[in-house]
Amino acid sequence: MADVIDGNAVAQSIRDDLGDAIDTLEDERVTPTLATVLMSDDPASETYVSMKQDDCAEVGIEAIDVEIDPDAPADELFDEIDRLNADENVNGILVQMPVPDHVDKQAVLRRIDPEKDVDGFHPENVGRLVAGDARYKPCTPHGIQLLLDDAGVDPEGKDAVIVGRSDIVGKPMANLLLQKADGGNATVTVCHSRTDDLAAKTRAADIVVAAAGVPEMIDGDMLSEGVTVIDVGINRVDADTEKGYELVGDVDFDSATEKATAITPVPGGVGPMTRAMLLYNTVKAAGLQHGVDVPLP
Ligand SMILES: Nc1nc2c(c(=O)[nH]1)N[C@@H](CN(C=O)c1ccc(C(=O)N[C@@H](CCC(=O)O)C(=O)O)cc1)CN2
Repeated sequence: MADVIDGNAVAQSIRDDLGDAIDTLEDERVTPTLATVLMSDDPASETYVSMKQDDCAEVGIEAIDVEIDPDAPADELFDEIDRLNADENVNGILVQMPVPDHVDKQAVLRRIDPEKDVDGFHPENVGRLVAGDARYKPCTPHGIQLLLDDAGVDPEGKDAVIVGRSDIVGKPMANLLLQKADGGNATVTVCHSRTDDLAAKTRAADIVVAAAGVPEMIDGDMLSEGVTVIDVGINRVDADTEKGYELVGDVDFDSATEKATAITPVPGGVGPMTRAMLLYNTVKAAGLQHGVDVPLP
């Protein structure tokens, strides 16, 4: 039976540990400030943004909540980004993804000042990550590195298989696990919808990161004994509950726990870490922009 990695607990310890860094900034009269921009009426996106706002309040980060009608012209979003870029009080800007289809996502990412891009999605920050000189590690993969560390799993020399090649998770995760640095040095395979015989790849893995967005697509038959399973999927499936749905991951938890040594649950695994690392990047951004050497956890 697998150990269940408690993402809520690790995320809480990161929020607690950010206190010293935030105090150091406050001593210099800097209140770290994050602007979240939501251009969507997707209920999941609304939930994530509201949780991010609550997290900011908990640790003492000022949160600015910008909402744009999803039917508004793209220029409304670009104008808002320009305004936030120019606002010296704003240290971090996060545009919640996905944006509506009529908005060019790449243009949005390029528009954000790379020094305020606390998602780490601007091409300049992606380039720095690939070069091994990350300014802001993207939140989900960074959080996964810390979960692996907390579980005592060192990727060095291990075979890591990532299922999903998204810009938010799959691609940056592959880079971080590959890098010649702590939390890296793995041999990495990135699988996707065109991969032949996915099960053969996942069975050969010591670490599986499931980030395909397909409910319970990876089950115990696709895993080897002793594997570490990181489930990034957060899928709302219809269920007879108060909310009318339940959250399930990309991994079939019950059968996977029979094989894994350690596994993240959904909810309460990777999701809280995504939010915690956003706070981390915002505090880091405030320090960099004000020349304050902050003691990051
Ligand atoms: N600009 C960005 N957009 C998106 C990102 C991102 O990193 N930056 N990632 C994903 C989703 N995401 C962040 O916004 C996210 C997903 C899940 C959670 C979370 O805390 N999940 C909870 C359950 C929440 C619930 O009840 O629904 C959990 O897993 O325990 C936070 C953030 C897409 N967009």
